[in-house]
Amino acid sequence: MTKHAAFPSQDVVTAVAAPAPAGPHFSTFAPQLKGAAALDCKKHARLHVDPAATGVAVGGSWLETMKSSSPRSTTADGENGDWMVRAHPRPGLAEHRAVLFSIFFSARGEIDRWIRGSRPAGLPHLQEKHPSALAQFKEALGAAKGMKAVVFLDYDGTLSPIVADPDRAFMSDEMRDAVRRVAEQFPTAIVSGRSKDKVFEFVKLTELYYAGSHGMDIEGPAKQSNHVQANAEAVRYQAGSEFLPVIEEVYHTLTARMEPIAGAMVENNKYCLSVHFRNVQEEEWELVNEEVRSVLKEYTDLKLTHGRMVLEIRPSIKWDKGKALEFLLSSLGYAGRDDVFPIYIGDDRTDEDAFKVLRGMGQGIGILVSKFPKETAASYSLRDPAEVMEFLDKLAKSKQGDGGAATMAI
Ligand SMILES: O=P(O)(O)OC[C@H]1O[C@H](O[C@H]2O[C@H](CO)[C@@H](O)[C@H](O)[C@H]2O)[C@H](O)[C@@H](O)[C@@H]1O
Repeated sequence: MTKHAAFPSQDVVTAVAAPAPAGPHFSTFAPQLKGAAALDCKKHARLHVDPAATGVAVGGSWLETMKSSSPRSTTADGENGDWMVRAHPRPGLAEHRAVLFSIFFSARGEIDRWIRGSRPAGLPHLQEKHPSALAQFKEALGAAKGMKAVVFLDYDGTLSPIVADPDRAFMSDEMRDAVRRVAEQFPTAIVSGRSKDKVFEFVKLTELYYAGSHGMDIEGPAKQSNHVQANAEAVRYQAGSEFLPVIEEVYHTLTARMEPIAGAMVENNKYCLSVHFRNVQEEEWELVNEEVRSVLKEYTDLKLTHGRMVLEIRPSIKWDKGKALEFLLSSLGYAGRDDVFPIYIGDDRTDEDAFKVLRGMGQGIGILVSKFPKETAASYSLRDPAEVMEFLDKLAKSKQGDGGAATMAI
């Protein structure tokens, strides 16, 4: 195996190069190639790589995966524009291959459905439409009428635009007001890869639940609200606290290893770490990967996933944003009830765990924030944080009755 093969070489292919049409966003999705490439067993034994979270592996190289994971830069005003265009100014072999895969499999899906009148086996949700949750607001929330809504919001790329400096990913006051208005109507949680305290510093709303470190550190709400009784204790849960010392240790080691690489940065998210390479020269991405892997070789109970221009290191425990969603629903007394309608909005691969939980429940909706087609378990889409804000504004106006019933009136 070459030194590029740090990630499973091609577990999933994503249509990275097909631009989203205006209006309803996603029409067809690229396929999941089950078993197309097995993990290198030796390496897998040493370092857990979560295929579900690694996502875009076009063409088999982790480097290509990294290249297609997110925009590198932002526009002057800090808002991420059409990052599809910036991420792929000149399509290379991998991008062409992705387009061909996309065309081939979408054609295959159409033919298959035409012949059999059904969705191709093994390709769940990939051929479905993922319309705009704004354009189809009534359809999206029609099933929620009379049900109790609960709102889950990712932070980076959902409430705040993607920016070059992770410490400056501020949300606007308008967005904060929109979230506040939603939280007045429905129980609302922020579910983020950031540490709970860090994401709270950005959001600053005490009436919310916070699930930081990819859901491993949950707390809230600090302030009484329509949905929390005066005498109710705040929810608190930590998954994987036994890993805190090891995470701290790896943080220091990685910080030292990244020091000579211009632009590399390690963010301590308490229960997990983020190694950012957005500001690293592309020629040095491989070095970032090698350094991270060489450190993690010593830590068999940590796993490596990746997000938008970031490598993420977390404990190998079965806890993720989906588990956090289930935990919070249960804390609200909503577990197993069929009159509950969770709404989860997120832009990242880690949000897919929550989208999958909603699919499994058969209740609520997952909304992917993205300007271009991606393989996703979400059912609807929004293009960017500006659209998220518009959606939240509409959502806040859709409550029926009062007294904490928080049912929808679509
Ligand atoms: O779950 P999230 O709230 O979406 O957090 C995921 C990661 O978000 C942050 O990184 C991303 O946003 C940065 C600021 O826009 C950007 O510079 C970076 O390239 C993105 O990956 C955060 O810094 C990470 O720790 C989170 O894991």
